[in-house]
Amino acid sequence: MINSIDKPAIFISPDYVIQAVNQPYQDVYSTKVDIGVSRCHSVSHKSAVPCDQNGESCPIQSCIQSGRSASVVHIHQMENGKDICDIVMKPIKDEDGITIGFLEILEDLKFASAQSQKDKMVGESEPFLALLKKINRAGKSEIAVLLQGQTGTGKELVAKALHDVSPRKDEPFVVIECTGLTESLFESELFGHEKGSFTGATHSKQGLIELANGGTVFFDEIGDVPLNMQVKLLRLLETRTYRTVGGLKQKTSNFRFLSASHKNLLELVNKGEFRQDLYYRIAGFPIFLPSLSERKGDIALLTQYFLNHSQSQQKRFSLEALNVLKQYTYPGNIRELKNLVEQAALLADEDEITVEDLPEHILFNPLNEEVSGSKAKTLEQVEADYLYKMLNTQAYTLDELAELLGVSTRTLYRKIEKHKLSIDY
Ligand SMILES: Nc1ncnc2c1ncn2[C@@H]1O[C@H](COP(=O)(O)OP(=O)(O)OP(=O)(O)O)[C@@H](O)[C@H]1O
Repeated sequence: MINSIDKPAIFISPDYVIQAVNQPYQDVYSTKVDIGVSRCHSVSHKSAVPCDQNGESCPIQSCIQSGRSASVVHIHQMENGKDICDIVMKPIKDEDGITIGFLEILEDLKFASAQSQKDKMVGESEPFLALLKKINRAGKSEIAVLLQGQTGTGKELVAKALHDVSPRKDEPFVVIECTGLTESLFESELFGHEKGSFTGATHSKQGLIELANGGTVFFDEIGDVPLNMQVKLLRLLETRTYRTVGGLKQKTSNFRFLSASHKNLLELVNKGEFRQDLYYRIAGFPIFLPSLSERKGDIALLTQYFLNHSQSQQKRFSLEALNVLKQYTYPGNIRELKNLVEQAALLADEDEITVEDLPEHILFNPLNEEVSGSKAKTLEQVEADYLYKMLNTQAYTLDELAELLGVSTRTLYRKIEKHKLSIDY
């Protein structure tokens, strides 16, 4: 039976000993499996003890407790190094209903890595692994995924990963940036236009929806689509049909729909700024991306990754400098970390990047002050305090400050307005 499974699979007795293995499993692990002797944890984790004695959750234990299948995303030691696997464990019972063992089926998540591998989503923290499981499960279906998270948390990267794990992976992945689109631009960008349909339309133009036929469309910042255009978007999503601007014929496009917003769309629905029917159409599977502060365990690996793939590959952060990077709270999340790493690497004269090479503003971090103080603040208050201090240094123009924080100048303006801060320059 195990040989009919095309993914790596093993059958394990309750004492963790591998009793059967298929070829795909043997192909991905460097440790040879000795049937009736090797234990699952010694092959996949190179560990002498089961996962739950090593600070990780053990899906066998979850199966025993619930009597049902269990799943987990773990980092495994594969033939090519550390890979991330989505694991499903199924209890196997005899005719009397007694569990005689467990069938473990693995899927290597090729779009992600727990090592500094180019063009992959990297990380190893629990919130990151939980995110990968959602990507892997939702990606394979046709469900409309709504990605929500702060700026720079990797929403676009996740959208691409959702496309890459889907059956549409060899078809186009089309990104539609919704911020700043006027009604006429929205229609002609999305649906295309016929020659002569408006002043300046000297040629007919294919729309993005047509280009995405067979593939995936990703609407970035969907919360910025004005209300009157939301109706048209809803109609498109319900019928998958549209008309080009100035055209008479109805056209059809077969696309998978993904969207993202840094805004809380349900709040916009409650305020009447986003249509409720559209929200439920696009939020078939909502995914909330963790901020970098919620996945501090990934900062060292991400730092390494950004250095390795920069022009300063040979440089390394000193322990002290790395600690400063780990302490800082990142309003611009991963994008801000990437910028900081690249800037510090360029400033460092030696191969070791020290605290002196880091920008001053990250050395004085209001959250650090709060953590050592007695009274905790909300993240909103911390952001407001931090922006206030940064603006008061008057050391940067707004464009420079936005770049340092890893956000757009537009986002910085919005935050300044939100916190009612004044700009004196
Ligand atoms: N897990 C990760 N591993 C490596 N790089 C990452 C990861 N997550 C994000 N990045 C990088 O961080 C940067 C920001 O990511 P991305 O543009 O996807 O964020 P976003 O949430 O879409 O931002 P915004 O809301 O501002 O559009 C990109 O350079 C991206 O490649």
